Amino acid sequence: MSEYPFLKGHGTENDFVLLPDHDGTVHGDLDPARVARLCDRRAGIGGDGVLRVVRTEAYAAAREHADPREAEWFMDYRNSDGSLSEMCGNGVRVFARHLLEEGLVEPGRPIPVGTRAGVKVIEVDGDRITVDMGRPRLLGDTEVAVGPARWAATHVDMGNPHAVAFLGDGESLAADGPVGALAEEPAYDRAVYPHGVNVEFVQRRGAGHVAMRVHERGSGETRSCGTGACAVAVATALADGRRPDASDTGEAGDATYRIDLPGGTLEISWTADDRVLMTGPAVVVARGTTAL
Ligand SMILES: N[C@@H](CCC[C@H](N)C(=O)O)C(=O)O
Repeated sequence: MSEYPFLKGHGTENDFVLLPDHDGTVHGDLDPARVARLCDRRAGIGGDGVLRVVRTEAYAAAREHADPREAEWFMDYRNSDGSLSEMCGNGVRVFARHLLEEGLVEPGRPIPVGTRAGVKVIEVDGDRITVDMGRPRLLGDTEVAVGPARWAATHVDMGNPHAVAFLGDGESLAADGPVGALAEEPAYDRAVYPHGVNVEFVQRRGAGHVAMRVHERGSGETRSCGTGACAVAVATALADGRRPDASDTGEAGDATYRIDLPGGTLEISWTADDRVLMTGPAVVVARGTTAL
């Protein structure tokens, strides 16, 4: 293949290669091996995933998930191993930042973006970008393990699957604790997660404040995961008995958490009307061309 344009961006250091392909004529159905080459941190550009920027109208697979009249743009997301995921919370903020910087959407207006988990609406306020991630699905209890260490976990679906495990008192989140270096995928129940799972390890920091590390399906340990942070906020609210009450309206009924990740901080609110709002930064840091 000849040279084609790319950009590089990140949201709380969850980093992505963006591939503009507005009319779907450059990349077609992205080859998983090419995604892996682009994401390779030594021989490629490097990234936790790829965001292909394509018009919803121009991509048949996009039209299965989003109506082109509702969302002009579709985020065609791939993990760094080339696998597909339904949704990427940090990615969709980077995607919106790119659309805005390129003049592909109108400044000051909400930005609807099609994803395999439906249309997400994004609002940009300077450095802070808020995404309405929609309703979480609470799917019960499960278990995860790293070597001999096992934890109960909460199954939360944010469009993509998550298992949220709370560390016990005195258990450290650091690499020298029971979670370890996360160089390998944690063990999980394959009957519960037949398509794999993103696993979050959580430590309490104070009221409304937790820290987490994540092992992402298809990408390994990353420095941040937006959908993971949303799943963590929901699981923490449930554990705290703070499930938002639909009879409350407005912010008073919301459960809001500060989530610290290795790559930065996200603010997550589970609202009284059962939506999850994620707020955090997103930047585009480089652009170029590649023949990879
Ligand atoms: N980093 C992302 C999640 C990317 C997809 C995930 N690895 C999966 O396979 O579901 C985020 O910010 O949400």
